[in-house]
Amino acid sequence: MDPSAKRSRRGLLIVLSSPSGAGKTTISRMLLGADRQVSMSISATTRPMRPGEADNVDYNFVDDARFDAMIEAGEFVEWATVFGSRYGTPKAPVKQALKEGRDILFDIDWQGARQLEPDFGEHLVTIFLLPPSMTELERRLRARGTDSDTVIADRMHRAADEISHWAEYEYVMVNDDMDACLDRVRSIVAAERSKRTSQPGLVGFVRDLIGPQH
Ligand SMILES: Nc1ncnc2c1ncn2[C@@H]1O[C@H](COP(=O)(O)OP(=O)(O)OP(=O)(O)O)[C@@H](O)[C@H]1O
Ligand SMILES: Nc1nc2c(ncn2[C@@H]2O[C@H](COP(=O)(O)O)[C@@H](O)[C@H]2O)c(=O)[nH]1
Repeated sequence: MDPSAKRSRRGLLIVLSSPSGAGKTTISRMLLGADRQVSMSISATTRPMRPGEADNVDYNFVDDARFDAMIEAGEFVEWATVFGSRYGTPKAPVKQALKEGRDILFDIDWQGARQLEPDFGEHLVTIFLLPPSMTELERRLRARGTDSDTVIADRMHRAADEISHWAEYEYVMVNDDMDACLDRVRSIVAAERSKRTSQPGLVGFVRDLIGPQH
């Protein structure tokens, strides 16, 4: 048997959701820095670019006409309207990653997580981050310094509704400490990779190990 075959595995689609400002982007960046096996899904969005963001790095920033065309062409595995703008996950990188047995991280909302379930359920790992308190959530949105008072008020207004979907997720944690939160996310990813169902290559390896008669 090719020794690398035992390492071949099923790629994970790791979904991180939370109310706006609870820390998804922060934890995602930390995970990407710590785990080279994970790459980020870059969504398309019609929302305006924030200061400090870059096109095709944070998002693929598109106008409404282009977003419509992408829907029409079937380019998304899921899309949703969030805070009045549209966001969608491109299909091609997801298909490619799964073909190659690589993991992808998604910073998407509960609507997106729901849409991925029917087609990709066996690959999905869903994680919801809760803020320590609503006061702290608002403090983080303000401290980020990227959104106007109106945008922050709108996001706070919708936070309770976002949080109400927490029980649709497999894993839930309070992001009160970034490092502790990252550790927990990494533990989840490690455990998911160790699942027998995530390692189809082990079937042949074990057959070689103990013989086909067992
Ligand atoms: N555990 C934490 N303790 C203190 N501050 C935090 C923590 N996690 C994240 N932050 C800070 O909170 C702010 C919001 O975090 P971040 O942008 O990651 O949130 P988000 O969930 O991705 O929001 P959005 O959905 O709007 O993109 C940032 O300034 C970040 O540095
Ligand atoms: N269903 C999807 N939700 C997405 C996607 N990309 C981002 N998001 C979610 O939108 C809000 C707002 O994000 P922000 O960057 O404007 O603060 C947040 O909850 C993201 O998780 C997507 O492709 N699909």
